[in-house]
Amino acid sequence: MAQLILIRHGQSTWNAANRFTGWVDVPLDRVGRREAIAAASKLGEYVVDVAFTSLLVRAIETTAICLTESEGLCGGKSPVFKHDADDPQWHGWDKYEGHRDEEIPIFLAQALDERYYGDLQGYNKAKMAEKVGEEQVHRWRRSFATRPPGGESLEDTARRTLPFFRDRILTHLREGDNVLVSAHGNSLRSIVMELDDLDTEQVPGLELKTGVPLVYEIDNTGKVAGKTVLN
Ligand SMILES: O=C(O)[C@@H](CO)OP(=O)(O)O
Repeated sequence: MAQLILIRHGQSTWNAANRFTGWVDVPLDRVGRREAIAAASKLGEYVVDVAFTSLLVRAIETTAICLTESEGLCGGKSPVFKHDADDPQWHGWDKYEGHRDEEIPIFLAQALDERYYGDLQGYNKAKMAEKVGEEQVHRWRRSFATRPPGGESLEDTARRTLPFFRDRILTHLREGDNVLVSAHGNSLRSIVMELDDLDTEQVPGLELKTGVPLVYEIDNTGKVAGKTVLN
């Protein structure tokens, strides 16, 4: 049995300002950093072998805080962000002294980025609701198939998150590796929808809190055998 820890990043500056965020790359605020530190302490009894994060800084910060503030999460190993050495920007970065089996690799994946909010990005959610109505804003935010103007529906987001989840993350879990995944409200909702076997009627009711880890027990066939929410 392997453990899959999913964590939505801590509160960002735009969560606090109630603005549609999507791909806008805002950092955690002070509350968010505290939430990530609290999550790290709740994860003290867990040990991971590998981690995945989106490319957005709020998820990267949350990953770094969890892996460095938790007593045991790295099991004494050193967390290292694994940039793509084939990318000219990063060419040669991976030549350094030290044993790779003494590291927790952290893979950065665009597939885990937040759902793209298109033309809504930057707008205040409450002001938008005054303009177009609560129901419309709720449909844009929580329905499975409705696209916000110029953006991705949850269904579109799932088309990139789920293949990545099945190919890259589940493969580790089937082999018995414990995995940490730090990502976003909606990119994680698409993954939780699959893990919890939710249908399109149920998914609008699924809310993930910032900085609250979900721990899944995954068997060697890739099936979910248990779930704990570390509130
Ligand atoms: O603004 C966003 O990108 C997301 C996550 O914070 O918000 P919502 O809860 O509206 O999907």
